Amino acid sequence: MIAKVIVDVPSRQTDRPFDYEVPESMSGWLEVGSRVGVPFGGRVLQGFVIGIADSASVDRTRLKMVAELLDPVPPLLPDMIELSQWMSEKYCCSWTQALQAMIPAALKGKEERQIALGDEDAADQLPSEIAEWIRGAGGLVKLEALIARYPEHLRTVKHALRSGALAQQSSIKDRLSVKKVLTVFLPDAAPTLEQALEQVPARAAKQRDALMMMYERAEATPLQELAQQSGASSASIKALADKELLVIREVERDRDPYKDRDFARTRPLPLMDGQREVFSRIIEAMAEEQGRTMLLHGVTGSGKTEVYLQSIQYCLDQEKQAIVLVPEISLTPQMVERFKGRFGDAVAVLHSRLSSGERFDEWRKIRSKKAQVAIGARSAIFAPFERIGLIIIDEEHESSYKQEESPKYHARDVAVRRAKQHGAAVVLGSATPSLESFAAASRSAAQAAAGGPSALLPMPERVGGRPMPEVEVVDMREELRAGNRSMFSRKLHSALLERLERGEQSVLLLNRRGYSTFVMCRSCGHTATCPHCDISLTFHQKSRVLRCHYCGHAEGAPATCPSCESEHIRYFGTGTQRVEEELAKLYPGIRVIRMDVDTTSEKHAHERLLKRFGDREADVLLGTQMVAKGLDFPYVTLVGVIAADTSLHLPDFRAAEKTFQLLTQVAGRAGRHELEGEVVIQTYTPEHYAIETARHHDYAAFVAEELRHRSMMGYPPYCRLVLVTMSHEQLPLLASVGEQFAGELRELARHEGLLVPLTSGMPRAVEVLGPVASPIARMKDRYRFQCVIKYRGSIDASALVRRALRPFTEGPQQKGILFSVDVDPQVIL
Ligand SMILES: Nc1ncnc2c1ncn2[C@@H]1O[C@H](COP(=O)(O)OP(=O)(O)OP(=O)(O)O)[C@@H](O)[C@H]1O
Ligand SMILES: [Zn+2]
Ligand SMILES: [Zn+2]
Repeated sequence: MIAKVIVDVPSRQTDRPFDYEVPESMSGWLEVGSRVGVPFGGRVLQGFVIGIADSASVDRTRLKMVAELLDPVPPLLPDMIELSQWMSEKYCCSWTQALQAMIPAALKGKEERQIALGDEDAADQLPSEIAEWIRGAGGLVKLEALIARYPEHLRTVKHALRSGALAQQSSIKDRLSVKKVLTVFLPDAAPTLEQALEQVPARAAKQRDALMMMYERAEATPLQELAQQSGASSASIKALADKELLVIREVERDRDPYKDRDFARTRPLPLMDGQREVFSRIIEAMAEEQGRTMLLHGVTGSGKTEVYLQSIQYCLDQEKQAIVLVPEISLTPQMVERFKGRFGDAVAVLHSRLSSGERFDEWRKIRSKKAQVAIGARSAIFAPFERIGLIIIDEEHESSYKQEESPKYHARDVAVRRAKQHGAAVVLGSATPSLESFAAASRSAAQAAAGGPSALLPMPERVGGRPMPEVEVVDMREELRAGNRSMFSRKLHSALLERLERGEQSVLLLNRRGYSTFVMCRSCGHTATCPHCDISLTFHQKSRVLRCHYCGHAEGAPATCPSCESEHIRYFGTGTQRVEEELAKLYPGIRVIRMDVDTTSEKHAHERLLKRFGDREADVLLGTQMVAKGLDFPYVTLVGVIAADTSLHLPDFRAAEKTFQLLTQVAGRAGRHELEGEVVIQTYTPEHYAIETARHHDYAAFVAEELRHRSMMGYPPYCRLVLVTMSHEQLPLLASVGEQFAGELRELARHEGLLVPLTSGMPRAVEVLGPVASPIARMKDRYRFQCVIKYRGSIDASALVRRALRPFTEGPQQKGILFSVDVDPQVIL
């Protein structure tokens, strides 16, 4: 039996399957999707079996053997292997990278080298103390340990390794293993308590207590827990085990991050008309098993979650599994509670805030079929289910579904692909769908008019016919003219006061996108920039350190300007802190919960803060983007946006779209229950269409206007983009290779008759822009250039880019230039 293995080496030349012979002993266990250790270039590396064959493609006698089979159950399923190949093609990444993205970090095994005694003949070259020490350590020791212990024998050891007197053995070691806990049991044929107590001296009171406690419980108890509760030390419990009155064994234990939480069980609510309509369409799509994708466009508070829950129930009733993706940021306890409350232990939660051990255990629940619903951020799309019936992507417009490092995949596109493999239905849910999804769904709506199924599922009303909140836009320039220099307009000020008087709650959003935390000298205008990257350093208030977000460079915050020595140097802190101070000044005694990167860095901090707010321990929840999404608190009747425009003027073609989405989402937090809500948006550009349309909750009007701009400028959804960034320390070399690469691309496109302007009206067209310096022109001491490929129509742009790249990444023209390809980029930096 031959295994085709993708070996974990991130180089393009080795990015293909290699053949290995499978030893007899493994043949019954090894499957497509198995993780193995294989010899490769003198080492043992981790790899994945992507195929099994009877005959090898090369001379069989030269094949090496699979060295280790790493898991009894393969971590990946055959359909995922296929998916990973598709990903590597579509996103121009290596196959290894795609495979690595699919498994939990705990399974990213590392090579571990150990030293053993080698040839007997050569053994006499070795000082006998070393040989003895190795035997005493069970035959295997780490090289570092050996050298540390016998530094004087360094040369001998080196020599012995060459001559074979010492042998290296490599194996793959997982970064993390299953958690094992020492657990106490009663022995199988336990005597009665009285008989047992007779064997324990009366003065060993603690031992007696522990024993009595075990008899009372009559169930396995972790050693630590028993020690704590009985007051006996672990040593005295072990003494009981020595007398065979108790048994201590290691037991596998799941780290369940939610074990201390009770989730009140909820029942399905009777659906409202709008919900029922949408629900039945989702069920139809599931029953069809065609892998259909639908866009659920439901305004904030329209009850999308209840539709998800009931659709999942249907999916489970069909004995299929469901994946729910939510943005990391809204993976709040509230969200988790809604799913755990309905489906209990059938839910596995994959959350980046969990420790990698906890994540691993949640993942194992999925793989071992203990869980049927996986809820998590982006990477949960790779939940190893065997029969997926439904994939839900909540807040589908969120940019966090795109991974910004390689593989630069978009979870939405992976979901669509995975659903096709399983015949599952995909539901993309949002109050503010991305323009791409909306355009795609509208096209299908046009087909529906011709009799086909529509992919657009609208829920235009809030549950129970509740009104959308009243939105008021305040022009901050007017405020300034009227002599108000505070960051709160008069309107927001009085609205806040009212809430305080009535004992209701408010949410305040500081739009942090584009709100910089930089350092500037007010005398000479000097700003602190990174010495390795063309970017301002960010000021961290807590540690008073300036840090570069791209390369990690850090320096202490200077007290005087390094350029002109003036003392008028100003630190623009996180912004939320300033708002918090201002609130305390204006409203003495106000209770504020601040939620931003600083206050949520600790584990579960996010969760604790929201719980306190939900328990009405604060009047105001103040924060960045984090407060805009998914929250559902009945006493929130005011939402204030401190500065709506900060995100509007970024060099990003999605700036207007993101601003509109943010305003609409945050406005949606107000008045979701009995109490009516009010929203105040402060801005310097009230006339901008993103603000004007958000004010009227008018998604359609926003889309119409935004589509006009995109079409004029030639941006998605009118075309698609691929961004290729290249970098090198030497500018002239980079510039010339950049030109060659762009030339190669154009040549390839021209050859296929595709190199025509997008404005030409041809159904298939490719334009290559650049190379030009990237917006961040230098990073980690490397200069950066970029090419943007715009294309329209059914064109395999990734294949085009891969072909154009080949001579630069494999051939003699390589020259150390690093290329990075971003397919469907979210930002062009
Ligand atoms: N059929 C129903 N009957 C009664 N109440 C409902 C029903 N469906 C949903 N609700 C309630 O309406 C409120 C809003 O629903 P939900 O949070 O699901 O909205 P949503 O569309 O997900 O909103 P958002 O996009 O703002 O997160 C919730 O408190 C929910 O419990
Ligand atoms: Zn200065
Ligand atoms: Zn830097």
